[in-house]
Amino acid sequence: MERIMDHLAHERSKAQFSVEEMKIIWAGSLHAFQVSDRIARLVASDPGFRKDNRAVLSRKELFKSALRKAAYVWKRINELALSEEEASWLRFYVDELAYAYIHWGMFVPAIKGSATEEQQQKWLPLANNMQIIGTYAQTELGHGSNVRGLETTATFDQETDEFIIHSPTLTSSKWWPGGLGKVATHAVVYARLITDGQDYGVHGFLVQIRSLDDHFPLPGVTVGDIGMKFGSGAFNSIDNGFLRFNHVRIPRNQMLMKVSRVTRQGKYVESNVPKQLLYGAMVYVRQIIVADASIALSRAVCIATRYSAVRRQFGPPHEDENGKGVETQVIDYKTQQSRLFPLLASAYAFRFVGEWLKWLYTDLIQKLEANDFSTLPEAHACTAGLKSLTTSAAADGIKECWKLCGGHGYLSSSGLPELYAAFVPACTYEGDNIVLLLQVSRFLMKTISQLQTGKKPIGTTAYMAHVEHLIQCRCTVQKAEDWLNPSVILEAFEARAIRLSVACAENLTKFATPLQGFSELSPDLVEAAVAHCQLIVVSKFIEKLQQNIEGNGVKQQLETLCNIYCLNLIHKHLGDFLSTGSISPKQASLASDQLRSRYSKLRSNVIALVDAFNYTDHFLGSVLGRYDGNVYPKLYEEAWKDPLNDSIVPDGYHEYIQPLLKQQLQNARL
Ligand SMILES: CC/C=C\C/C=C\C/C=C\C/C=C\C/C=C\C/C=C\CCC(=O)SCCNC(=O)CCNC(=O)[C@H](O)C(C)(C)COP(=O)(O)OP(=O)(O)OC[C@H]1O[C@@H](n2cnc3c(N)ncnc32)[C@H](O)[C@@H]1OP(=O)(O)O
Ligand SMILES: Cc1cc2nc3c(=O)[nH]c(=O)nc-3n(C[C@H](O)[C@H](O)[C@H](O)COP(=O)(O)OP(=O)(O)OC[C@H]3O[C@@H](n4cnc5c(N)ncnc54)[C@H](O)[C@@H]3O)c2cc1C
Repeated sequence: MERIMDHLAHERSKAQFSVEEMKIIWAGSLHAFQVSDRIARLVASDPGFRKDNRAVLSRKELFKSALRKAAYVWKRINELALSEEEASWLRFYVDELAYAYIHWGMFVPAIKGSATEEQQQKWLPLANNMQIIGTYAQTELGHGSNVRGLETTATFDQETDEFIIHSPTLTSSKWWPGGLGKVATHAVVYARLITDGQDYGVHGFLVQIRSLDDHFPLPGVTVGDIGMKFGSGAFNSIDNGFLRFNHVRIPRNQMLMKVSRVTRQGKYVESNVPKQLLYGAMVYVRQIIVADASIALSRAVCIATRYSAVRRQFGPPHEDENGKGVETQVIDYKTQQSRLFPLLASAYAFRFVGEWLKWLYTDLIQKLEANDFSTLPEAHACTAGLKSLTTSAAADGIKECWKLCGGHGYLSSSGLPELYAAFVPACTYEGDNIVLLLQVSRFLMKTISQLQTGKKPIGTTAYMAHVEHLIQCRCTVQKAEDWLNPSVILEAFEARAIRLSVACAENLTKFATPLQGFSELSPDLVEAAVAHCQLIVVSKFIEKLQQNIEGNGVKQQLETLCNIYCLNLIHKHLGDFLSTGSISPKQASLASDQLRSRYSKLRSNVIALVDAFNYTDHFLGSVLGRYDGNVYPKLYEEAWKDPLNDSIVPDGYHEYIQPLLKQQLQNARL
């Protein structure tokens, strides 16, 4: 036991940089680090937030436990008079999916984004004080991605000055909204607005669905839970629900009227605000999900890295620091490094691109407030594309981390199966990842077509202004070290991205209609969108390194991580880089050489690099990822805690095992 604990201490002593300074870089600022650290410890030390029994709870127990925690969170927020920032950290570290995620994450933002000032003054205080609990009811049984295809209707009745909300078909039943099944009292419902016999398309409406007195559904409302979801624990603590309306009436002023409104006379009036602002809550949540992807991936990487340093398999026997013969740490296998270190680099890359995206979103909101809508298309493309890229990579990465831990990774107590089950739906919710990439490609094709009109591309598409150069430039790498030059890397990624996009744009012209072209070429368009989004991540990582980064050795580690992130992408997408002529086969081989050498450079720092995430053992929820590395005794201890080990002879023995054994024995004797 002693020796295992020593392993991680020895690993930590090898670090070539200041972990404390890296913690601040990871958190984003000294202030963010201090607040999150304080709240993480507060949660970890409070038995009310225990979560180590989730895997063995039944659905009903799990759901009730999530309700209890959500109520306790609210109590602690008020008792401690936490600020909004502290309260968010508290919800985050409690790490239990419940209705509060949708209430704070979607219901409140939808009201802020789509309601008029007057409507906000009425509804926000109620929501902020939890006098009402809200959900975001957009998706239906028949349509999720195709929002324009939603079927729920909101028909204006001029006589009573009300909207009649109705579910005309089974497929129009709302399906999936979190917190809807058993908890929410109110919902922002997306429905087709019909007035004067005309259908004006999908709009948002604030609808009360349950009584605030006895919690029963209001007349005309049918509501329930949609059933168990993938994995034990994970999303089963939350009541994703269904909802049907039978001519439910709401006052006219409960239509969210920032984008457009209906007058007392039933006239539909558009404002000067673009209709896409109706989708504003989705843009908001997509940028949060990018930050969430870096957190989910970094959790998995932290577990897999620490365990890989503890775990030993095969020889040649090495001598440990006490001169004893020991097997090889699995982290020293090059195959383990080539699977794990790019994931560590990706966690950092996603962290920084998430930070930038938050800035982009804040900037968008400031502009929108000043009636400047010019950056909305880019913000939509960036949030959609980066949400897609980072969640797909993080979900795959978590699964890889589980395999990197061998058999023990499959144990619930490793924390990895539940982390995977809880994160993988991020590839679907808030927009299916492929559908979102197609939105990015649409934006890219539009940008390319506008180049011919002389319109200057801005922001993340600014590189397209250099299309002539990027289409014909040749990569200058001659030796492996040349791949450490950020401008060489950047140009290779820009060349690959623009060449894929331009090829799509050219091929699109060969079809009878753009619609036909988009449909036939959609796999190529998705690849072009991925290349563009990877370029954004690469360029934001490089930009981060150009900032003033303090702390002993911190910048050097980040440079190595950045190199690994970029070179591994080249390695994985070699087909793209070679087929577009962005690099040559010889340069690809030099990139692989350089990548291998970066792994060796990073090796002694990896434990410290995952320590810099500053995750408590409570938050990690993993025996394999424990800070002290004391894995085996704790695994043994956890095994004993399983309910099956409550009795020596299992339930069912007398009914099913004993008679069987007896019968077989008798048969044998006959
Ligand atoms: C402490 C806790 C607090 C908070 C936590 C908050 C959140 C959770 C964060 C982390 C996760 C942790 C736990 C998760 C828990 C729960 C899950 C959370 C949320 C899930 C909720 C949902 O899933 S809600 C439902 C989401 N649904 C979708 O995303 C549907 C996807 N489909 C669409 O978006 C659209 O239909 C479409 C874009 C695919 C197509 O739309 P449409 O046909 O109308 O459009 P067009 O293609 O014709 O485009 C018209 C033009 O509009 C542009 N456009 C489209 N969308 C937008 C937009 N959003 N913004 C701006 N512009 C947009 C489009 O590009 C077109 O432009 P053109 O110039 O080309 O004409
Ligand atoms: C855990 C979870 C929580 C959720 N929470 C909420 C919530 O709170 N509120 C809410 O309103 N919704 C919620 N949703 C619903 C979610 O937003 C939708 O599931 C999501 O938008 C995808 O839509 P869909 O299910 O209709 O998939 P579909 O669109 O049916 O996708 C099925 C397949 O078709 C493909 N496809 C679809 N359209 C195209 C296209 N145009 N081109 C190419 N391929 C296409 C997709 O790539 C996918 O492979 C939640 C979903 C989950 C899983």
